[in-house]
Amino acid sequence: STIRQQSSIQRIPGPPPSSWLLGNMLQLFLPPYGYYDDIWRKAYGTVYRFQGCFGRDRLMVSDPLALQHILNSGEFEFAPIFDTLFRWLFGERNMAVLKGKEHRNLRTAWNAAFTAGAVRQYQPILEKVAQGISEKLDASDSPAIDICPLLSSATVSSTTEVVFGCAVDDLGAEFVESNSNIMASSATQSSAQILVDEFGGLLPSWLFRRTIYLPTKASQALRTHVELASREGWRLVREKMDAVKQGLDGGDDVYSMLLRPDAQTNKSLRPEDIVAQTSVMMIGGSDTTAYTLVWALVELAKNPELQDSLRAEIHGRPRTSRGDVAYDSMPLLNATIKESLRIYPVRPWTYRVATKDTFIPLSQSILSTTGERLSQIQVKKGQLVTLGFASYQKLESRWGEDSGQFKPGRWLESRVPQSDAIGPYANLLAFSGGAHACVGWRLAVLEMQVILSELLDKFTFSLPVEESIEPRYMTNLMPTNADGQKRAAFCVKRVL
Ligand code: HEM
Repeated sequence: STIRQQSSIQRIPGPPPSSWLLGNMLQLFLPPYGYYDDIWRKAYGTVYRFQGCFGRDRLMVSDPLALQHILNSGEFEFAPIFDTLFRWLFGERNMAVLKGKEHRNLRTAWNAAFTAGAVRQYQPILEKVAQGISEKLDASDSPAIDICPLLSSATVSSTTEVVFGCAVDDLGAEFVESNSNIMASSATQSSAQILVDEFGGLLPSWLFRRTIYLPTKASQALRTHVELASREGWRLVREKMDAVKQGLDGGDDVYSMLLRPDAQTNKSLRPEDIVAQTSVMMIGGSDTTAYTLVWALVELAKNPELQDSLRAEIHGRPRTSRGDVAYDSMPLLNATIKESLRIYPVRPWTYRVATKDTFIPLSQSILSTTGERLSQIQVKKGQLVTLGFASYQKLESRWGEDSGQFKPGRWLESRVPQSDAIGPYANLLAFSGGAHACVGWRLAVLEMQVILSELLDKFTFSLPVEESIEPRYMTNLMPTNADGQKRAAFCVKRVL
């Protein structure tokens, strides 16, 4: 009975820790990206135990049923590390940290602004932003162009135009600069930071959150950023509320739609609830979308035949009855985007914590270290669980023996899971799943469709011989050069 009372975590096989202080954390999270996660998944299966700092047991989960349960059952919430980081980056009342009814109300309103129909209206705006990237590429005569800054500024523009209804230049320069500084400084990963995160997670959450008031430069920058986001957010919202009062047409952007007096969904939504999303909107959708695009371009540059086939599909330009480009009717384009999200999920891992003693069901039973078959895992309240989105997206049992390779063809040949709906898009978990799944996924997909079509229509992409582009886990999956610096250099030529 002692054994039964024990959490079954201790009896789950996994790698030995490399040190007491840091457990397996450095192996998992420092370069090369995904190396140990792949090895351990193959050795120990879709659930394995590994050690966090200070000898704390953690679970890595890539079993589809287990992931579905953790994301949807309501028995798990964001682990303190991310909960606190998100409060610092985006403010106390952003949707990623709200819970229960408050979160549901906000998401209902927001989801209504991101339906397939609503997002389709933004196509012309996004096409204009995409043409801006081409103009910059045309203006450059460098033999190797770093595409990262061009894509990041395009995705920031897309967000401000679509969500706030204004150009980036219409936002306060201070806020825009603070935004890019914050994005750069939150994208790190080092042994010191892993220790600080873990140590913070051991503090009571109210105390951990208050460490932002420590007199360090970094916490000062975060506090200023949240203040600037609130100031800009209020300015935008007030302008739109004034327009409504004067009977003017407020515009089609997300904020205007949410503030429209006849909006079906905004009954319980207050202006301050909208303002509080300004930082998460700016940051949530920019590097994520930009990096996924970089990875698609990297793979297309490595495979010129694939690039040519996709270009031919793009030059065929299917149109809707209204004359718009019908991106959803371009099979290879969509397969390429899905494959990029599958192999390079910008958020390869996320963390949850059990809010009560419970069980996690498994789609395939595992053998415990004491020789029992486990079809579910008993966890105690407070157990930290790492959701291995990257690992799930590489499961041989789901995606085939060649699951580690970038092959868009698998989507066209229907060699992918068809039925069970895990995650909002294509049974992938790159956008997470459940109540806190990415609110902007449809916008992200359209942005990627539009930008890839624009760029491949006009340019060919190849990799310079003297440079490489490697994925590096920096909280996001960042493209880096051999020195570990953010950079994705391509030789770009006009299509003749
Ligand atoms: C390829 C692009 C994108 C990827 C891969 C991505 C990925 C994700 C993931 C994995 C989460 C869940 C976070 C977690 O569980 O740790 C998330 C949440 C979120 N994303 Fe995205 N995202 C993308 C684009 C966007 C865009 C374009 C927007 C905004 C317009 C956006 C806004 C958000 C917001 C606000 C949340 C929090 C939702 C909530 O907690 O209710 N994302 N995203």
